[in-house]
Amino acid sequence: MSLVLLLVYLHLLGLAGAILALVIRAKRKSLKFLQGPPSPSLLLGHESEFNSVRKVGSLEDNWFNEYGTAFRTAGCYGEDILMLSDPRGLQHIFHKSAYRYPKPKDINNITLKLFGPGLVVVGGETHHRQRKLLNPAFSAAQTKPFAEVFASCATSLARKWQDEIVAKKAPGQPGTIIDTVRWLPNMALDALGESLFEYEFGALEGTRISVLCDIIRDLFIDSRNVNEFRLLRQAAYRFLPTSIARLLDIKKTKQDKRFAHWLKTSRGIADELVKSKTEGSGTDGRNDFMSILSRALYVNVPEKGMSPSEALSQMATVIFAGHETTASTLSWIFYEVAMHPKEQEILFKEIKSVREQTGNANEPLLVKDLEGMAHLNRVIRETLRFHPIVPDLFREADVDDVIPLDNPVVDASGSVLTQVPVVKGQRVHASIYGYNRNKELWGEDADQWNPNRFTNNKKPTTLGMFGNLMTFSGGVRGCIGWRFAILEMQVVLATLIESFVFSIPEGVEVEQVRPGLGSPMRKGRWAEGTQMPLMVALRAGGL
Ligand code: HEM
Repeated sequence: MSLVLLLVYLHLLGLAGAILALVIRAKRKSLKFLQGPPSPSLLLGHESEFNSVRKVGSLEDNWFNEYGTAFRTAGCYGEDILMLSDPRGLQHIFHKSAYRYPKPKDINNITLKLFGPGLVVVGGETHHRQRKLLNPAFSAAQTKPFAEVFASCATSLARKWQDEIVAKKAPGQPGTIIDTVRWLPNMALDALGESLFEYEFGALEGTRISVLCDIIRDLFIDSRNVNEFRLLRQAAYRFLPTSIARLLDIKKTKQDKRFAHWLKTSRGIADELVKSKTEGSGTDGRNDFMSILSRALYVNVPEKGMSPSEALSQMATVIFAGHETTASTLSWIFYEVAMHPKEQEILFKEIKSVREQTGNANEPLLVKDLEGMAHLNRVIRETLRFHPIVPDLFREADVDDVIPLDNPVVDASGSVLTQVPVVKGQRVHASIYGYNRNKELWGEDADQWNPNRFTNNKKPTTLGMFGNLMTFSGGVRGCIGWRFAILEMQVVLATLIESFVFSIPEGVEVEQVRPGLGSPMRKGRWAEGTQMPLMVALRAGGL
C-alpha cells in the first residue's frame, strides 16, 4: 500500500472512529435541560462560527441577552458545551476547584505544539511543581525594580516615533499615522528580555531577534477560518485516547508548521540564553527568572527541579505570553484614549500634576507615583475589561460536579436553576468577554468604554488575578505575569502620553477579532490582517 493510501486510510479510520465515539459520548454528557441557541450544524455545532474571523461578541452578545450567564451551545459531533459567564460559576471552576477542571486535551495538543511542556500546557502535580518554582520570579518585590527597564524601552520607542513624525508628517496633519501593532510588540520584547533575561533582544532596533516578532505577528493566520475537516480532526482529540488521536495528526497542517517554526526559533534563542546565563550560577538564592531556572536545572532531586525540555519551554512560553499580550492590550489602550480625547487630557493632566507635586520633572516616574495615579489605573483596568485579549477559556470537569450560579437561569422546561449539574468530561466554555461585559456587574453601559465606572471603587465581585476581572484568568492557573504586565502598561502609558497626542485617523474603525490574541483589524478590511493605525502627534513640551 502506498504511503498516500495509508494516510488516507488512517484518516478515514480515525474519522469513523471519532464519529462513533463522539456520538456515544456526546449523548452521555447531555445538557439538554439547559436553554441555548439552536445548533447550525449537526457535525460542527457552533465551532465553525467561532473559528471564522469574527468580531468578538458578534456571535454571543445576543445569546447572553436571551439565555443569561449559563447556557448550552453546540460543539462538534453534537457535543453539548456549557457556556458560562456567571461570577460564582467562574469562581467555582477557576478558584475553588483548583485542578479539578483541567484544560481539555484538544487545546493542550495545540498549546504543546506552541510551547512544549511548560506552564501553560502541563497540569496537576507537574503544573504545581513548575508554578511553585517560578512564582517567586513574578512576585511584587521582584517585579517593581523592572520599572526602570520599562521606562528606558518606552523612551526608546518614543524617540523612534518622534523620528517617524518629523520625517513623515504631511502638511495640514497633526502628526503621522503609526501602526502601533508594528511597534509595541518589539518594545515589549525588549522590555521582557532586559528585565527577565538580562538580555538585549534589540527588537526595536530591528536586529535579528525581530524575526520573533515577525513570526508571532503571523502565527495565527492559519488558525482562522479553519476548514471543517480540520475542526473535526481537532475535536476528535477530546474523545479518543491520545495514542489513537495522534494518528489523525500525521499530516502536518500549515498551522502545525508555523507553530513548529516558532517553537524551534524561540527555543533556539532560549537555549542560547540558558547556556550564557545559567552555567555555574543560580545557587545563590536569587529569585530572578534565570537564577530560578538555573537552580531548577541543576538540582539533583527531579521532583524539585525541571528537565532541560521543561526549562526551555518555560522560556518559549514567557517570551510569547510575556510580550504579545501586554503589547496587544497597550494597543487597545492607545486606541481607546484616541477615541476619548477628554479622558486622554485628564490622563495627561494627572501625570503633569504628579510631576509638579513630586518635583520630578525628567526622571522616570516612581512605582509608587504610578500606583497612585487613579485615572491612569482606571484607564488600564477599563481597557482590560473591555478588550480581554483572551476572550474565551476552556475547561473540562474531571469529576461529576454541581456548578453554583449567582444569576439563576431558566431551564428548558421553564424552571429556575441556581446551579448546573455536570458529569465528568463536561466541556465548559468560560466566556471572559461575557463576564467582563455583564451589565449586572459593570452597569448598564457595560458595552461602552468608560474608565469612570471605577471611580466609586465598588467591588462587584471577587474574581480573577486583578481588579475583579477575568482578563488574567484566576486561581492556580491564573496569569503568573499580571503584575509585570500592569507595571509595564503603567510605565508605557504614562511615558507615551507625556510625549504624544493620539487620535483616530479619518475613516479608520478598528474591531477586536477572534481568533488571535486581541487581534485588532480594520472594519471591512480584515484581509489586510492585524493593524491599529493611529494618528500620533507630538505633544507640545513633550519628550
Ligand atoms: C495584558 C497582559 C496579559 C494578559 C491579558 C494575560 C492573560 C493571561 C491569561 C488569560 C492566562 C490564562 C491562560 C489559560 O488558562 O489558558 C495567562 C496565563 C499565563 N500568562 Fe499571562 N497575560 C498577560 C501578560 C503576561 C506576562 C507579562 C507574562 C510573563 C512575563 C505572562 C505569562 C503567563 C504564563 C506563564 C501563563 C501560564 C500560567 C499557568 O498556567 O500557570 N502573561 N495569561
